[in-house]
This record gives sequence, structure tokens and C-alpha cells, in this order.
Amino acid sequence: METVLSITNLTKNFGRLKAVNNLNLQIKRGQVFGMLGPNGSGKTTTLGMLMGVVNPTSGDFSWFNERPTNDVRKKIGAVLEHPIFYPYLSGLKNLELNAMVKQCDPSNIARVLELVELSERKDDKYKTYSLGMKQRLAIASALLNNPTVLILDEPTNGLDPMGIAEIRELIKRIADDGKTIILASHLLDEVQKVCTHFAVLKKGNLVHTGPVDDVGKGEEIVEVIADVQNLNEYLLAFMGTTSVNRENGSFQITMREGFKSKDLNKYLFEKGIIASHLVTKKKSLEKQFLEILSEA
Ligand SMILES: Nc1ncnc2c1ncn2[C@@H]1O[C@H](COP(=O)(O)OP(=O)(O)OP(=O)(O)O)[C@@H](O)[C@H]1O
Repeated sequence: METVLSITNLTKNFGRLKAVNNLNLQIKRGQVFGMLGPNGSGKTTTLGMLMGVVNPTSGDFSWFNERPTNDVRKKIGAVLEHPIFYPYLSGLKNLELNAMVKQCDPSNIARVLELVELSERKDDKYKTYSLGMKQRLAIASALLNNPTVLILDEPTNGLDPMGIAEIRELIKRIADDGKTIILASHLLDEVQKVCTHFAVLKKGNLVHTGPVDDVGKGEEIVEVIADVQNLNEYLLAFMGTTSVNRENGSFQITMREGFKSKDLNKYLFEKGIIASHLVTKKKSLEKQFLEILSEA
């Protein structure tokens, strides 16, 4: 798969603070790539360097295997911070102005308004828009010149659940349209729901990278409820168990690699135990994220 972005030993120091430390990453075409990390982990600084608004202290990166010149950056749309729109102008007028500044084809305006589902509200003044609509207009503006890559910094920050859901759907539509998306977020749930790949940053260091689908691979957690005394002991005695935790009236069994829930079910059955509830769960990104951060 074609490499869209290649980062080599990228570093940014602010005085003695290493905001980004020797970062190495590859992002391929079509990925929705999440940069995950707690506040202050270096996500915004990294995106700033990639967009040419922050000067790296050392290291390198290339877009589409080319040096990051202004021409190359035209293939990248970004919503890094709150963009400036005129409150008394309509969404449409604001986009027309942006299209003029960016020298892009005005015929794209209708297309991006449709994509972000603002066509019906295009003539309303920007100041009347909800926060979610403002964010969608910002994304529309970033898409005006039909970029190959879209960069979003904390795209759902401050939005209500409805606004968050709309932005997530929009991100999926943009990805389905064939664009590569790089988004920074401190929300695990967000990355798990919309991203195909992710990297975890901690204090400027890359501590993990890989496909979202690989999270929890090889380690199943099975939730069991059965009306039996000492169920805990039976579960611990099963050779496919690595640990057993009690949570809200059920037992959560972390399975040894190679063992599946059906093996556990069979074992319990042979012991004369009928489980009233037996569900396989994937280890959540949250659990994995917390483990990654505590290991690092
Ligand atoms: N212009 C600057 N001058 C000095 N320090 C800075 C500057 N910009 C960022 N930093 C510091 O660099 C570190 C990384 O900040 P950055 O904003 O990149 O993190 P982040 O992961 O995006 O966090 P957040 O989610 O809070 O935005 C922080 O310790 C921050 O205080």
C-alpha cells in the first residue's frame, strides 16, 4: 500500500522540554490514523510540524515520498484549531471567501456542503450555527481543494453526543470517499470507533502503534454468570484461564492464548455447571491504552 506519510526521528524541543521525541511513523493511503495520547503528549505539536506551522528541532518527514514543500502541502487539508469564520456571513459566503483565498474551484463548494450535510443551512449566518455545525463547516473548508489527506485535531472536542455522532459519521463518509485521515484525540472510544490504525504517544514518545483491529487479539475475555457456589474456584481451576475478576455480579475470565469461550463452556458443562450467561468480549482499547501507558 502506498505510503502517504513517513516520519523519521522527528523531534521538537521547547527549551528543555521534549514535546516530541524521536518519532518514527508510517501512514498508508486509505488509513484513518488516530494519534492517541493524554493531554500534553505531543499530538498537536506533531500535527503542527506536519503542517509546516511548527519548526522541527531535528528529524524529517515526507508526504507522498516527497519533501514537504508548499505544493505538496496543497494535497493536505487540516482543521488544527478553531478556524476564523465571519459570524455575520452565511456558511456559504464564508466558504466562498475561503475558496477565493485558497484559489480553489468554487464548484467544489456545493459538493463539500452536501458532504458535511449543511446544504440546507448554507444561507444561515455562521453565528447561528451549533458547535457541531461550526466544526462541520471547518471540515468542509478543509476539503475545498479536494485534498488527498485530511488532518483533524480533536475533532469532537466540546461537542454534545449528537454532534459527536455526526462528526464520526462524517469522518467515515470522508474515509469511504478514499481519503486518508489523520486525527489526534485523547478519546479512546473515538479512536476505536472511527480509526483503522493508531499510535499512542506519552510525553512525546511513541509507545505503541498498530491496527485498531489487533487490539486485544489473542486474548479473549469471557464473562460468565452461573448459579453455583465457588464458581470462582472452578474458573481458576480451568487450564485455559489466566485470571478471574469479579465485576458487577459476573466473572470476567481472561483466557490463555489458544483457548476459546466454547472450551470454557464445555469444561463447565462437564463439571455439571450450566452458565446462564457466557459472552466473549474483546479487550477494550481503554484497557489496552491504560496498560500501554503504565508499561511505558
Ligand atoms: N509553544 C510552546 N511553547 C512551550 N511549550 C509548548 C508549546 N507548545 C506545546 N508545548 C508543550 O509541549 C508539550 C506537548 O504539547 P501538545 O499540545 O503537543 O500536546 P497534546 O498531546 O496535543 O495535548 P492536548 O491534548 O492537551 O492538546 C506540552 O508539555 C506543552 O505544554
